[in-house]
Amino acid sequence: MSTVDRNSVIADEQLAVNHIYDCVDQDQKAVESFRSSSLSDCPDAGLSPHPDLPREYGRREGHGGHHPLVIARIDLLDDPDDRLTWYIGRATVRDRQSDLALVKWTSKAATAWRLATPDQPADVRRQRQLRCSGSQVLDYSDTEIQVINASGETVPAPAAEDEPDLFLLADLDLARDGAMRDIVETIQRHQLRLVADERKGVLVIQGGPGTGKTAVGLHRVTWLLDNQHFTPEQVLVIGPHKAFLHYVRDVLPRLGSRGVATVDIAELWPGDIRGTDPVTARLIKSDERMARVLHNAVENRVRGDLATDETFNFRGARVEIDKTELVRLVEAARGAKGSYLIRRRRFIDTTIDWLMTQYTEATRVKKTDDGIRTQLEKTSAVSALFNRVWPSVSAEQVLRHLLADRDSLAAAAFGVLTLDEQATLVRPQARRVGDEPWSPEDLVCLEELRWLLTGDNERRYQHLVIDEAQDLTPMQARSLARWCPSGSMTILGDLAQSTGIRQYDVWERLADVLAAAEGWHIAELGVGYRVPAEVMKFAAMLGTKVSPSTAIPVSARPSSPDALEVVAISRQRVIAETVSRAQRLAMKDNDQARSVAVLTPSKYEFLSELTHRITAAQESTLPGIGQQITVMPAHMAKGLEFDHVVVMEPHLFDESDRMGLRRLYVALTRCTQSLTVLHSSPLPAELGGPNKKPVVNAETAEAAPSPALERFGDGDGFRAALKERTGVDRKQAAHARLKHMLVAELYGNDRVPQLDTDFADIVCEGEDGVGLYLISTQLVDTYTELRTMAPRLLEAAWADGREVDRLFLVLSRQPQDLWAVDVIKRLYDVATIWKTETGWAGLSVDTALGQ
Ligand SMILES: Nc1ncnc2c1ncn2[C@@H]1O[C@H](COP(=O)(O)OP(=O)(O)OP(=O)(O)O)[C@@H](O)[C@H]1O
Repeated sequence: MSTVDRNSVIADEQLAVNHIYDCVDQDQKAVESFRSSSLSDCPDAGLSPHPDLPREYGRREGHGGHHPLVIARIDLLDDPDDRLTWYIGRATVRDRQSDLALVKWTSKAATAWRLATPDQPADVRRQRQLRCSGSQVLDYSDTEIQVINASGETVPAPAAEDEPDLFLLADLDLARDGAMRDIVETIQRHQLRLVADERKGVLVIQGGPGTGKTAVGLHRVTWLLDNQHFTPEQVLVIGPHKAFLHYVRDVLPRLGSRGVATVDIAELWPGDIRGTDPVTARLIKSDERMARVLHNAVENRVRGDLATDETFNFRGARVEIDKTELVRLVEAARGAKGSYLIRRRRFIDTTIDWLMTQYTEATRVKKTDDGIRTQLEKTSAVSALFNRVWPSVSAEQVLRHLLADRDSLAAAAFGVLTLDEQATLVRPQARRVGDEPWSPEDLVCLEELRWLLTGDNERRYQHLVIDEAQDLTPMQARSLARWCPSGSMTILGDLAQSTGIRQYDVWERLADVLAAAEGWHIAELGVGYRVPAEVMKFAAMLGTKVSPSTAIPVSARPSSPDALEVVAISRQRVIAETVSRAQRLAMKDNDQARSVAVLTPSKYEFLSELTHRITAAQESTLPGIGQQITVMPAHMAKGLEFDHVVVMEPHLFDESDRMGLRRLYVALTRCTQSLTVLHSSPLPAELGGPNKKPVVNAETAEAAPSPALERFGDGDGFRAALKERTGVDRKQAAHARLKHMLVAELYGNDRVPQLDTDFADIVCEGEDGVGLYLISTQLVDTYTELRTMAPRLLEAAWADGREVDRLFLVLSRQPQDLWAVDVIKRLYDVATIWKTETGWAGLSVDTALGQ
């Protein structure tokens, strides 16, 4: 299209956008005139014509800056309302006739239109993305969905060239000022699909660094609220730390969603943290087995063995209850439903009933009232009996006693914890309950105990959004599941960035605990919008090492040679060099206020010196630079992003444990523009340092030839060779990753797959028979390659020996010769499935996933 044509399209769009702003202005004026004509104390509530529209979006240029209200235009082929052109934006706007001038992006119609593709066109002819600065239309970009061919038929538009989305790239390149922005204008189809996912239960969104998990989670909140799934008070958003909440605090209000609580995970469990536990104790206290120990500890407080024959003098009468009867009442209450204190009440009530019968028989009093019952219960000997046999206790008392008393712990942990684990938990008792040095793990145990004792949940929500959820412990997950009995949750995380005390290789351990009756399902985001390609490549091997089952994102950003600098430096010069480089980066793009962060190892001994020197340098040489240089330990940067990042001393990130390496991975993946790595000792092997053990290059290793399979003395020899070949394939990290993703799907669909049998990667039995799966991460693109792979499944089925009903070849991406998939099915009865950006596709994919 010529420039003239483009300009005239822009001019037409400008008229349409002007009309929408006119409608907003009219509404605004109407409200203002109503206000001025009403009593001065007239409440404002409900008066705003666009309560979901933050002021900055509804204003015209000159007043409201560059925030656009209108973001897209959709042309339909057919519409029941007889209107073929619609505009989508950040709010619902109506004209004088009350017709829709602008459809909010969260409406079901707008979502369906934006999700339309030539394959699933939903009546959409063309999607036009508008690029506006406030109310001024700057540019547009069209995606044809359906076209009319020469014979006048409507047909899917031919696949567009895979061109980069220029609006998206421009957006990604904007400076980061320390606050997250919304992505309404440039949200990608695969992200919007998850935002608008209406399946019930837990939605787990796994994605590598910068794939937009947080953005998707927050937009999903607005989408769910706008579509009346929940009210703001029913939703809780949980983040990893305060800096993160600060970072995302503007997003929901800007999206028009107010009143949703956001909370730092550390503050979820009430109580003062006065102590910390050694790692070994933390691991046990946060493990799900601890729930059983606590349950036993509570139940063990009931002491039927302390029951004896009892005689009381009450109002001049002698009432008795013998031991056998007392034990019977204890056991009846023990076996009843309800929490400890509810059953205690039942025990007391049934015992009082028994004693009252004695009393009425002894005194011949016919009528007894509640007053007499209460009097009897409060009689000191009677209440002493109750407190001895079924004491009233608090959560704090139970935990304090459990952790200090070896015998009680041994009784509660019998068959659950080993003797060593029990010994790890024991600690001296503080003088008073109020002085106990509760650790963060203790606070979660206390909440579990409160629930066991009272049966009450402190909080109740209809939907939870949990960011950085990979760091949850199983005990925390239990607690959250209780707070959200509907089991409706959005779980955002990346297993490779897990830096919590508990590390998971697959999501099911956590998801199973969080989910309720509706279960859970998992989706993956595979495109990275933050980290430049060079930096992602540099961090990739480390990411694969710390979490073989997760995929490294493909960067949406174009390559830039300046994006990565790795500098070896003497130890004495590290701090001075860091300060000077951070300063240079802060001044680099002096037209834009770029953010800079210096990320250090967690226990960096020079942290305060470094912070001090950077502050001093900023004050003396950067007075005009608005953007501060942030210095922080890497784990505090979780979920955050900065334009330029300097990572110091990777070798100090404790290579010996996976947590140190995961923290390093988090640190390396925070930048949008450039990463500088300064090191005074050799880098870890995963970052190109000297190999401490041989590093397997995933790509080359995957292409390694399989052992020859030509000549075998007998079937057993053939089986042995097949087994060896299957074992060799499994050594690839990419292989494990693909397998875990598929296994997560199967678990999510209530299947219990058998992994790594001698000849297959997965064997899964369901009502529809037995499926055998072989995974290949080699390049299987052509018909010939598919034909080479398919017989392997037949061999595996033969060697396995059991009745197999279905054979699945699992690939990491769609084969190029797509047509051949069908031929392979006919020839070998092998169905080929493959991983896509957002899920799985292929022949009989539903059956393969156990759906
Ligand atoms: N469709 C999009 N358009 C524009 N920017 C996007 C888009 N998707 C993500 N981004 C941007 O990419 C950056 C990373 O997004 P986000 O923080 O949500 O990723 P994440 O997956 O939560 O990352 P991490 O796991 O590292 O915390 C943010 O600046 C976000 O605004």
